[in-house]
Amino acid sequence: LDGTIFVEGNLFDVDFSAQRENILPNSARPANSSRVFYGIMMDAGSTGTRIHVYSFIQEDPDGLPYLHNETFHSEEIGLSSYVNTPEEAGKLVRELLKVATSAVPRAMWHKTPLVLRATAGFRLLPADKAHVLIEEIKEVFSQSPFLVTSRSVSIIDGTYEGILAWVSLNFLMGHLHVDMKRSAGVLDLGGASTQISFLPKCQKTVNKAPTDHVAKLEILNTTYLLYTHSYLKNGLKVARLLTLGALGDADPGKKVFKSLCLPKNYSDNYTFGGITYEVRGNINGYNGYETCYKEVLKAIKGSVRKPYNVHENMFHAVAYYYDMAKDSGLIEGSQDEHVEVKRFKKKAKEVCGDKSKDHYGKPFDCMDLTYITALLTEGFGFQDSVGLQLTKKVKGFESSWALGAMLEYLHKVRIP
Ligand SMILES: Nc1ncnc2c1ncn2[C@@H]1O[C@H](COP(=O)(O)OP(=O)(O)O)[C@@H](O)[C@H]1O
Ligand SMILES: [Ca+2]
Repeated sequence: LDGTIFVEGNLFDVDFSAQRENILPNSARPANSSRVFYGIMMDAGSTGTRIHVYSFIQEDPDGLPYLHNETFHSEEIGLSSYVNTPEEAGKLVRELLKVATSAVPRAMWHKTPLVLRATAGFRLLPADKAHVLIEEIKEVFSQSPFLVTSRSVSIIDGTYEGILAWVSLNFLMGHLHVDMKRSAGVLDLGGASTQISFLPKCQKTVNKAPTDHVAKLEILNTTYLLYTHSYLKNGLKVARLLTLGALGDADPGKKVFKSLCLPKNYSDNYTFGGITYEVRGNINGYNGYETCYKEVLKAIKGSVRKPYNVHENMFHAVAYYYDMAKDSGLIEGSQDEHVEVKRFKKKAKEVCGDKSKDHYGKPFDCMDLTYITALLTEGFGFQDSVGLQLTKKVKGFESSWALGAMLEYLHKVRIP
């Protein structure tokens, strides 16, 4: 048991050959390995940048470690919005690293891996601009006192992100340690992309899925086939642009984009990914749920696929599913509230039909709630009566792909 946290290989093995690389030379291995170790994962999301500092305990050298503690901090700006000012991105990363230097004991700094994974905000950037930002982050990382390798900073693909979210949730619920049959699926709605991941109850769900919607995952020497897919541009904030017909416009600065999902007299600028769009309500149209629903379908029809028999599986809905449900009063925000799909629809109808909402400073609520309703029903094929668990934290820990990403990274690191 030479200091690896996952002994005998393949205890936790995500089958993505592109991500494989041995990162640490054997010389970095410790003389005696400690049972408590730390890991730092930064989540460069499209609308926010977050740092998770984890401490794990390895009780059973043949099993998965236990998550002992998490220090979490979040800033509400995506690094990808610094597309034209990379030094600002560097500054934010440096700032967030202070959270890690105070959360990890100094003596452990040099053996604590520091990792950043970027998601859909970066995937949507032109490759050369994304590269400049990544290089800037690598530079800041190299000046930190933590353990940095050639694999420390990267953009992850959506499939990977979906699998890792599934791993995180089920790790936290204890299903990976014990009983995979009780595993839960994950619906993650980000700003720029959305993921669906679950271990299908029904073999036909796998058989009928396109091959790129099925991924192999090996945990404790058993291989599982996960149904997983990420839809780039179907995150809540980019779906707004699709609904407005604004995404990819060659000259967005010269146009006004209108929607029936917005209050009639609404007029403002909307900024996403470093681009500003002029956006208005449609003064001449009927704005209400039905017309809005037709508009949001532009973002869904022909792009989102219905898994076969999706309703047989239990799902936790995280990120914007949770935030929107909470902000609109659909849930109170206590843990693990069960909400039927039809309640999203009811809330969308209520908000879209409430003309006084024009003045409440949440002009996108009608569009967002209608989009979520359409994504769940028309997109993924959930029936109105299906219940989803709206989840932010599990046992006090953030339910984010970041934890799964840390576990996956640690698999290849020999813990000093
Ligand atoms: N640690 C976290 N735990 C739970 N939800 C999170 C966490 N970090 C971000 N979110 C949620 O993710 C959504 C934003 O998605 P974001 O990550 O910025 O975009 P994308 O995933 O498309 O890159 C918001 O609803 C935000 O509250
Ligand atoms: Ca995210």
